[in-house]
Amino acid sequence: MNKKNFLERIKGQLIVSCQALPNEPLHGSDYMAKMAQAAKVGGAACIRANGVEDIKAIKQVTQLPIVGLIKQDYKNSPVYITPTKTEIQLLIDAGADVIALDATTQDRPNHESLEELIRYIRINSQCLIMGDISTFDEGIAAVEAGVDLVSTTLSSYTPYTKDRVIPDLPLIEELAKATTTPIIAEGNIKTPAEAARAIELGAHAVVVGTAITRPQIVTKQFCDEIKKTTDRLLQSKQ
Ligand SMILES: CC(=O)N[C@H](C=O)[C@@H](O)[C@H](O)[C@H](O)COP(=O)(O)O
Repeated sequence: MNKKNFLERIKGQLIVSCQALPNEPLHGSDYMAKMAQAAKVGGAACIRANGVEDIKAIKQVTQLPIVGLIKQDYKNSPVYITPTKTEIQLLIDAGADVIALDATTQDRPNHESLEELIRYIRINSQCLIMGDISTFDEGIAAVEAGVDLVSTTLSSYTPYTKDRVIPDLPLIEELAKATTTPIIAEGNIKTPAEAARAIELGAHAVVVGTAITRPQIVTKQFCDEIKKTTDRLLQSKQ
């Protein structure tokens, strides 16, 4: 996809992440395509999706641009978001418009470096590249390595960012001030107000997943909050 057109299309907009792994109740490309359709009706400008089947199904029903990734675990490697050329080639063949890949500085034992993966995408496709990072330095390094967009996806997930605030609005703000490469606010954004705040702090667009497309987690948040109150009420009566 043409970079200028894509960036204009998503500027100040919501990208909905529609993902359900095999252990989740809504796993399956039919469910994810329906989720994406609902997201489109609600105004989403783009969909982030995991895996060839989901990407193809979502593209067909929504015709929205797709940020594609493949979550793949490799032995002894902490990198699982599009870790190697194998997943990249599958995403190119599936028709992803943007390829999201881990751009952290974590070890990649026996895998290609980030620079090699970027070169491979440039040579073999027109896909744009979204670098998923967890720290400010990783964001700047990803820009220098040549990604088209930087996303804060992995803040609070890498071992060295476990204590970051969530959502990581300070990271979004710092990166947006430091670079002209578009910063995508992603990870643990739970409310419309947080999404709007991310835009105010300089994010080019916002990705929301769980709060929209993982109903089992949203349900649990309601249940937990209600339980806290019922427990408190019960105690005050004793
Ligand atoms: C850390 C990781 O593996 N994140 C994944 C990346 O694609 C997805 O599981 C998230 O749902 C996505 O980043 C959106 O974030 P949230 O669901 O918090 O709105």
